[in-house]
Amino acid sequence: MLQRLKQDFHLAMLTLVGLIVLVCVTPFAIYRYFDGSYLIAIVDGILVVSTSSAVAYAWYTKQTKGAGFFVACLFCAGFVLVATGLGPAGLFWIFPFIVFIFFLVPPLRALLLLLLVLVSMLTITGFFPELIFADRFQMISFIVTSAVTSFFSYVFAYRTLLQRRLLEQMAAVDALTGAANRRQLDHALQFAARHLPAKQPNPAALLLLDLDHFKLINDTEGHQAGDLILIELVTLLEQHTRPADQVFRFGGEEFVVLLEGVTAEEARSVADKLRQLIADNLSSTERKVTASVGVASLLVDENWEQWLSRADMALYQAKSQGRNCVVMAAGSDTPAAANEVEVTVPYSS
Ligand SMILES: Nc1nc2c(ncn2[C@@H]2O[C@H](COP(=O)(O)OP(=O)(O)OP(=O)(O)O)[C@@H](O)[C@H]2O)c(=O)[nH]1
Repeated sequence: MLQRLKQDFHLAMLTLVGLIVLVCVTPFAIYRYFDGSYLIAIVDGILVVSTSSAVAYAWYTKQTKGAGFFVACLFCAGFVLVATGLGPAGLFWIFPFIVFIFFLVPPLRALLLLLLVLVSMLTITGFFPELIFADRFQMISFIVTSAVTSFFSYVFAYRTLLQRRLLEQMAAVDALTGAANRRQLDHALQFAARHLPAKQPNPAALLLLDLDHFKLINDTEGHQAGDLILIELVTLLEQHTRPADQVFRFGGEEFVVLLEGVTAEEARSVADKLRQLIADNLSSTERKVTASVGVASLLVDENWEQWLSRADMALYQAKSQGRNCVVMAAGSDTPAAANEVEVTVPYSS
């Protein structure tokens, strides 16, 4: 549970707002009921029950955005009703309400909802001049203070959104090559191993690709030359795979290409196409660059670590067999039967 709250910002915010509403609004609902303000008590009660239901819905379905928007709209309607029922005494609720809204929906949407609230209140005031505001001065003070609070909340929420997006990108992408990073790879392999076998007979294959004698380029031509090769390699891999295929930097000069819905034979053919493309197109100023590839199709009942480890063993064999070749991991030809026959397909350089 804590793990989900840590990973899902929207769910954490929605839960927080739900808890605050439960703890802060419930006593008011009870007080209003005994005070005889039945309309306000009902509005408060609806707010508590609906917010709690929306939080439960978000936990159950993982649809946090829809639930957040629902709660935000509910708050808007609730606030207008509270202000109408309580008059000037209810106006102070606008300030926590403004902050809540920015926690629940994206900044621009929150600003538009707040504008809608303000327009609704002014329209009601047009018809019933003393229902919400005591006098014109109070109305102007309310408009100015709530507009200033909304504006600064918007700026803060927008800045936070940009920073969160940047952090998410930094946590997911390799800074040098722009490929998805090791963290993303672990998630993608876990997901594939857990969910794809139930969906299709040939769930997925991974190609573990390692540049040959890469250290030589670094040592003789410098680290920058090596960096350029890595960047070009990722471009090449991304250009020559399907949009649905994913390219990850595993670490150093090792990369993974994850192919969904392919047979072992198709995976082997993609691996050899990529190996050939690298040999034909990638070079530093002094030497041609080649790569060795280990290929493993996901087997039934195999976890992602075992899958990756088979690809790693196949890559190790490709290196031992002279490099610039593709080796199929044990069992990869029979993903449904998990048979342990090893098939190796070396290519000469
Ligand atoms: N330029 C550059 N080099 C890197 C980066 N990450 C790892 N390396 C280098 O990659 C090299 C890997 O060397 P080795 O593990 O010996 O592998 P290799 O020379 O490719 O030899 P084989 O894999 O056995 O063919 C090391 O020199 C690392 O410094 C990087 O981001 N940029």
